[in-house]
Amino acid sequence: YLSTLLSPHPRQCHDLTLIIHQTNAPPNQVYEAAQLYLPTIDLINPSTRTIQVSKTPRQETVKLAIDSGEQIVDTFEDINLKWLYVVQTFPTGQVTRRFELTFHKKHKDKVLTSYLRHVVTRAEAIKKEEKILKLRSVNSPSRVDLEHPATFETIAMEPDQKTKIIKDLDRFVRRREFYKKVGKAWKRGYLLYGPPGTGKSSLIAAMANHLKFDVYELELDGICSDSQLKRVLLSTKNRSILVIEDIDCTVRDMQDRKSEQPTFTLSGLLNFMDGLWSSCGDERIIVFTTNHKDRLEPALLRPGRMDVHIHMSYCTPHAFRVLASNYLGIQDLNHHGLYGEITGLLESTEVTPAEVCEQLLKRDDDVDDDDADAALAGLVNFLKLKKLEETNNIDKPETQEGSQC
Ligand SMILES: Nc1ncnc2c1ncn2[C@@H]1O[C@H](COP(=O)(O)OP(=O)(O)OP(=O)(O)O)[C@@H](O)[C@H]1O
Repeated sequence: YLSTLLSPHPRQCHDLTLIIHQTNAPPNQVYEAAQLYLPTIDLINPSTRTIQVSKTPRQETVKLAIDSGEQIVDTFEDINLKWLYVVQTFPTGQVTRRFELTFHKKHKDKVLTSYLRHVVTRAEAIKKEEKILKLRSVNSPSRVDLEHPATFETIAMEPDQKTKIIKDLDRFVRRREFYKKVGKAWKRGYLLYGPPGTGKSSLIAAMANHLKFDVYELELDGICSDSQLKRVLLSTKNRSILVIEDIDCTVRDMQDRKSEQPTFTLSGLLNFMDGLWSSCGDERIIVFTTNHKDRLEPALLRPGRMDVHIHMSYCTPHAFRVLASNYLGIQDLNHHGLYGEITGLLESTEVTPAEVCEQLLKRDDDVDDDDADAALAGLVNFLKLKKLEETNNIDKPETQEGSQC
């Protein structure tokens, strides 16, 4: 993908120009690396006339990019390098894009090896950081892991518990002055614990929708150093929820890696985050999730770190009412012939809301009364089978205990 030829633009005769075309299948990795790398160097020089500017609702600051026909200058060791971006539209409508990289011929070997490797490595680091921090925006519901964005109305849990969480969130956002007065970082930590499929991710989406906060998922696996962590955390914005999932697995992973990285522990990481946010973060919510609260060190559970502990339980009759309303449009279950039986089975069986949803989804989208009845009858059969399995102690790991990391 990389060819050397004489540029059509006037250059010194001792110059050499590399033409780096954009290709799609397969993509030209040098072109893609240049796209990520160039915005990290100074895009504006005395000869710059135009520059591309963009900002999505999620981005805190505007992003700058090189514009067609513009040239920017980079230096690497003792070499001056000029990058020109060229977009060409042909009469057929076809559009081609390329970078032209010009430098003194005497640096050919160094540029083709060290400099291009530097560009690609830097681009890979940028990509990795983007992956470490996955942004799920309340503005783009499709990226929230739900068919329709969860809200507190659609979350199936005990009404009291739901009211307490909403009150706690509302109190938190009202207390800017309080946090300032007592000299504490304006942040609150929540621990969501319970078996897989009880709605931990759905609750995070509901919290984000309620507060209109963005959600960042932090993948600790990819973090190798404090400076990398700092860069990643500083790229998150205020009024956001930072999610660290499966915290018990994370602790174990970190312990496994301890010999390689003796200074990087989970409590070290959390202290580091506290320090960072007490100096520059506002209105931050941190949510930790775990399937096994009992595996966490007591030090991690203390208030100030995990202020509110929320137990996400197996499906209760109250929770089932919400799901029946969401999925089948049934508002009043009291008079339904199967309600008593379903209640009894839910109280005596460990079944997750996710499993109940799956049963209720087995019917057509256009639910009429017969379909709703059939869905409830299907659920009763499912619950009976489950109860029988539990009684016979039949192991069903994927529906009960879930992944053991
Ligand atoms: N309490 C709930 N209220 C409403 N829907 C729920 C609830 N629990 C589970 N669901 C449904 O089941 C699906 C899976 O649940 P979810 O991913 O939120 O569970 P989880 O506890 O985060 O599981 P995991 O620990 O495996 O990530 C959701 O998309 C949602 O449709």
